[in-house]
Amino acid sequence: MISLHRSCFLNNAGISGSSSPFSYKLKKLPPASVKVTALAPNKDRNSSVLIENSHPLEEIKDVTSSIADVDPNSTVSFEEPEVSYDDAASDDQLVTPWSLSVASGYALLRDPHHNKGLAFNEKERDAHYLRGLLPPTVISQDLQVKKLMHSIRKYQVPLQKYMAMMDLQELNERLFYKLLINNVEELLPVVYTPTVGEACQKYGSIFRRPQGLFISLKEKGKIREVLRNWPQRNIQVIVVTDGERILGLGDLGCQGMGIPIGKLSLYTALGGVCPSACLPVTIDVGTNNEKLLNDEFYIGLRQRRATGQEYAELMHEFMTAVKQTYGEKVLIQFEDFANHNAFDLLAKYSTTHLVFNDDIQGTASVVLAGLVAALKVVGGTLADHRFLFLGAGEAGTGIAELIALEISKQTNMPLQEARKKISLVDSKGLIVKSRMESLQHFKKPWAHDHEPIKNLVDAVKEIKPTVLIGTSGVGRTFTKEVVEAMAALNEKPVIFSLSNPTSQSECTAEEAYTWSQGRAIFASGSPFDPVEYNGRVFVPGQANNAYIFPGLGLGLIMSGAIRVHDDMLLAASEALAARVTQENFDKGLIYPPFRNIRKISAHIAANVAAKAYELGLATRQPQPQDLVKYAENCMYNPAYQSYR
Ligand SMILES: O=C([O-])CC(=O)C(=O)O
Ligand SMILES: [Mg+2]
Repeated sequence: MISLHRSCFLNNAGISGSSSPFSYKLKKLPPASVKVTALAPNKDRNSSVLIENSHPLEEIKDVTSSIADVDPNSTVSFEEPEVSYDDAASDDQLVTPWSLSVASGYALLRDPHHNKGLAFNEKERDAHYLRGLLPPTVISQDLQVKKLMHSIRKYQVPLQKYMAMMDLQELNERLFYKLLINNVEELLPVVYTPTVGEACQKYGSIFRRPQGLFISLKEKGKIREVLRNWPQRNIQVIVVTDGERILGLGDLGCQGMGIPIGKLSLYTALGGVCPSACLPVTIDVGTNNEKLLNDEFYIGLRQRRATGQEYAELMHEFMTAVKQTYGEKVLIQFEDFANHNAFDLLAKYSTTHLVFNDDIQGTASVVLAGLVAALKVVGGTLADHRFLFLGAGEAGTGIAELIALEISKQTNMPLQEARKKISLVDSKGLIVKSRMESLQHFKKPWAHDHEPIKNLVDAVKEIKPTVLIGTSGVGRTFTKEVVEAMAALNEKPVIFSLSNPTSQSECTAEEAYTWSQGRAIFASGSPFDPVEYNGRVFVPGQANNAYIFPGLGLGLIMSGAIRVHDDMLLAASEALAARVTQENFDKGLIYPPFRNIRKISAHIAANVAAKAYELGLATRQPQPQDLVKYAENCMYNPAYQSYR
């Protein structure tokens, strides 16, 4: 028996006389009809009289879709009978008949989607069998937030804060999001970089309850069934990793799961995508991390990574199953794949699926926004600047390409010419024509005519960049000498140190400001505290893709987009740069503060959706008139719902 639990509230779904939560059962009748039984626990727990009827399958589908329409935040559960997947001819047979059930009483307090803890009011406690299961006091959600922030702040160790947040997510989802949204600047570093990096490294030892969907080589040939095991069916966004390049920390195998979970919690908190529509996935094809392979607490497959055809087949089965199960409008965000797979997967699936690689495209979009904003401080147009990168992987080449694209659009310069304004240094030195033969394909466009240069300092001195960007994944590579060379060349050197987490940052904020005598325009991937230098306080920007992907995703979802186009990344970038106010500039900021992120995301979503309509890639018709307002209205609100 496969049982998928999706709880829901049917009170607005056209079924009269009931109050929610209650349980709702559909039993199979021969042939194409089902028996519906509804239990109303607020009357008599054992009665099953509200609805008892035979419905054609079609009608049942209507009932369930109207539930989803009425309450997109609802979680509805289906229970399938013993249907063999092989026997089933069509998808319809696979998903029907269902049983929908909602927890009440003790189980309600343990259902994270509906639990409110002490915030259940007197009437709800009566109606839902909660009397005696809670202490007498009733408190507001705001007071719960206050109390939890108080206790989270007491933890000295960031990982303890992370674990407290994960426990809360599992206990009371709405409270988790309320906490995160109301305290975004304080809690972002807890649920996201840098702490999520440490959490992934120690995932096996801190593992308590599984979150997300694990798809390993053991599930080959059964991925559609695995997707069916997930309790939600109305999935709009999937973040998937294979754990091979988690942040700048390398191969963490199955323990990379912390990343899709973290990213998706930002989809909800920052971009307002409904949590029940988000699915975190880790594809486990093994790991080449010896330490993990020998770690008795490791949670993944204990084998070295599958590659080549075996890898490609598993990924293809996954991509196909996702489209078959959730349709073509589900957004699949690739996250933290190694370079050798990331580019290929994006190229392979971008013409058939709605896919987006956050490390290549999201990072590019956020950095371009920061550069456009920085130009207001340093002057000139993008085409007037020279860019040097340390690191020529996903982020480096992704950012470089988007900058070149924007320069080419702004000046009508051919893309090839625009690329010449950008140079990249990798672990072997400057990328130049004479290295062409041995270069990976994604580096080839950046092989310019130039003498080889072995190290970064010499490259800075020779190329004389105005902008230096670190995407190397290697910490402390912007040495004093490098920063001083940038400061000697430029009145206001732009220095972005993007590798994550903090330990991998190419330099710290303090180093950038100190070594440039306070002249650097600095941003980093992971957050740094403000720095005081010569009596002035400098607030570093956080050039993290978290500014972009939640809003971009919302824009794609709300327009019903079927493909991601580079122009949407430019549109997202433009919207973000436009949210930097004069007041922000006056404080030296080139990114707006994260505390305004939901507003920012709404503007990004609107710009992206507008572009989707313009390009004919949007399927939601008609186009809403005011896209910003529409985006705001679409956003998930974590305030508790009344159950009466
Ligand atoms: O997760 C982050 O903070 C940014 C990112 O995508 C990465 O570093 O891979
Ligand atoms: Mg990433």
